[in-house]
Amino acid sequence: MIEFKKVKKYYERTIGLYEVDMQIKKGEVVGILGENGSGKSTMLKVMMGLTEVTFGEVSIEEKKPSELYERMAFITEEGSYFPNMTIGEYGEFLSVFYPKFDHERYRKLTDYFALSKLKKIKTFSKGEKSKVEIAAGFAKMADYILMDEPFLGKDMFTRKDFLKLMVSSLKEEETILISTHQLSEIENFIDRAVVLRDGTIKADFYLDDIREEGKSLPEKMMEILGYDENRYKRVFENQ
Ligand SMILES: Nc1ncnc2c1ncn2[C@@H]1O[C@H](COP(=O)(O)OP(=O)(O)OP(=O)(O)O)[C@@H](O)[C@H]1O
Repeated sequence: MIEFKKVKKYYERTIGLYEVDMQIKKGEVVGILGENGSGKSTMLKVMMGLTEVTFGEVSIEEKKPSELYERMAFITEEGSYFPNMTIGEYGEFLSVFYPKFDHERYRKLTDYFALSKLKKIKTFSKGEKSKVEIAAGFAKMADYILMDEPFLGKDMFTRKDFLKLMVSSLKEEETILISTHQLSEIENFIDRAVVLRDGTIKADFYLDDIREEGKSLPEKMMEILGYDENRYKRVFENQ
């Protein structure tokens, strides 16, 4: 289980997270949703132990996130690959740090994404680099897979392929957290949605429950967050 207890994260005077209490059970697939700047990336980074919390506590299986790093994978646009390596060299490198690293799976995934074996990662396009991250993330055979905007900058076919890949290659034991703005795309993939606003949890619900209410995820998000149609007018037309 992942547990947040009264977590606050400040970046100097900016609030990243504020009083977050949350529990995520093993095997859950959770969408971390919310507008720009609402705290989604901060939540994932804190969970990975990549940044310290200011107050409160984050634990995974009652341990500090940093103690479980080899059982966790973080797939992010920022990338953690080494630019001067080829994908083969990167796979070798990762297998030293991740004991369960599955070379066969990595090869299949990089083939699936048609990534060059010869080129250095630094020469790949943005989308290709992010495919390297996905292949590496899924080959780590991690129990906790955290993805920060995995659809960003990907073409329509890649987004479809990526979803298929997630659905088909996961064992259902993994706990998955995925931050995204692509609501329709993940609607049928996630079990639960945690919606952030200004660093706090504004809503936390199961998708089965909203289906029972006859609502789609975008509709539910609109209801939770609202959309101020007059904001544009207020800012630009009343000057
Ligand atoms: N390194 C940092 N230094 C200062 N402020 C930061 C830093 N990282 C994030 N913040 C601030 O913390 C708040 C939450 O940012 P975060 O990146 O977690 O949001 P997000 O929900 O992932 O946004 P987006 O959808 O735009 O990616 C924002 O106000 C942001 O400006």
